[in-house]
Amino acid sequence: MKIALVGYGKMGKIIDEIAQKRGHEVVARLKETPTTENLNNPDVVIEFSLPEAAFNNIKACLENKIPVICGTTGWLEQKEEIEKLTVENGTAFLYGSNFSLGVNLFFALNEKLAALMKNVDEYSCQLEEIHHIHKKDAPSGTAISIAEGIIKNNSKFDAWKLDETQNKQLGIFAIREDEVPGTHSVFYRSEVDEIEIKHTAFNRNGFALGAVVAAEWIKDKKGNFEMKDVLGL
Ligand SMILES: NC(=O)C1=CN([C@@H]2O[C@H](COP(=O)(O)OP(=O)(O)OC[C@H]3O[C@@H](n4cnc5c(N)ncnc54)[C@H](OP(=O)(O)O)[C@@H]3O)[C@@H](O)[C@H]2O)C=CC1
Ligand SMILES: O=C(O)C1=N[C@H](C(=O)O)C[C@H](O)C1
Repeated sequence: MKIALVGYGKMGKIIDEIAQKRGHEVVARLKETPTTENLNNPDVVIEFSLPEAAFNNIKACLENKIPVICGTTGWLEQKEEIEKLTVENGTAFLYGSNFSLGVNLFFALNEKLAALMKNVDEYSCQLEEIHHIHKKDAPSGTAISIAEGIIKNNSKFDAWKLDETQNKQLGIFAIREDEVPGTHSVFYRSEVDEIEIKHTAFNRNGFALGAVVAAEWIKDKKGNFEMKDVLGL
């Protein structure tokens, strides 16, 4: 199929390589707002740009009735507006904070553990994410998804807070270090022990492969979706 890449940085370049290896034609590699012309008539757009650029990028694609796979994080306050645009334009949209199979399995494990812990008062809970020094947003979109999974399944928590744990607010501690691709941990600590669940990305290949698989899946769909719809989780 024909894929247009919107955002051509660390992720865009790896997605380009994997998409071509899977037999797709990459028809655009954009570092600017997409238009009818520069998109070059793709079947699907894969968008990995910047928090401040994502909304306009996605909006332009949806208004051209082109399905979008979005991996850009740090823009979610505008997501509802995008989901309305998807329906108005009769096309498809899928946002994933993290497209790797491993993290999506981690999301499911995290929710089950959160539900188990809701009746156990001996343990406190906090999250930690570690990323490379170039990352523009904090906390990571993945960490926000993990926190939302805990809040949904454990009524001890009703919100998350960056770098601080307070009452019913779950603390997400963000660390920026070297070229770390992405490490996420959930800690449950008591006075006598600690339970940790952890996902460590060794490189960006898992993210990129997941995004291309999602693009293959969404091609003839209509509506708003999540990566768990693609993976059947
Ligand atoms: N969902 C997931 O699985 C993953 C999500 N991410 C997220 O993806 C995003 C991108 O990450 P990464 O590739 O590392 O970031 P980079 O900074 O490496 O790449 C961003 C790219 O966007 C380009 N850009 C800048 N402005 C615009 C614009 N207005 N329209 C289109 N493109 C533009 C940049 O161009 P220029 O170089 O000229 O600035 C650059 O090519 C981040 O939000 C990150 O959190 C990352 C990994 C996995
Ligand atoms: O910026 C990154 O690199 C990553 N960002 C995503 C996020 O914000 O969760 C996904 C992954 O952790 C890598």
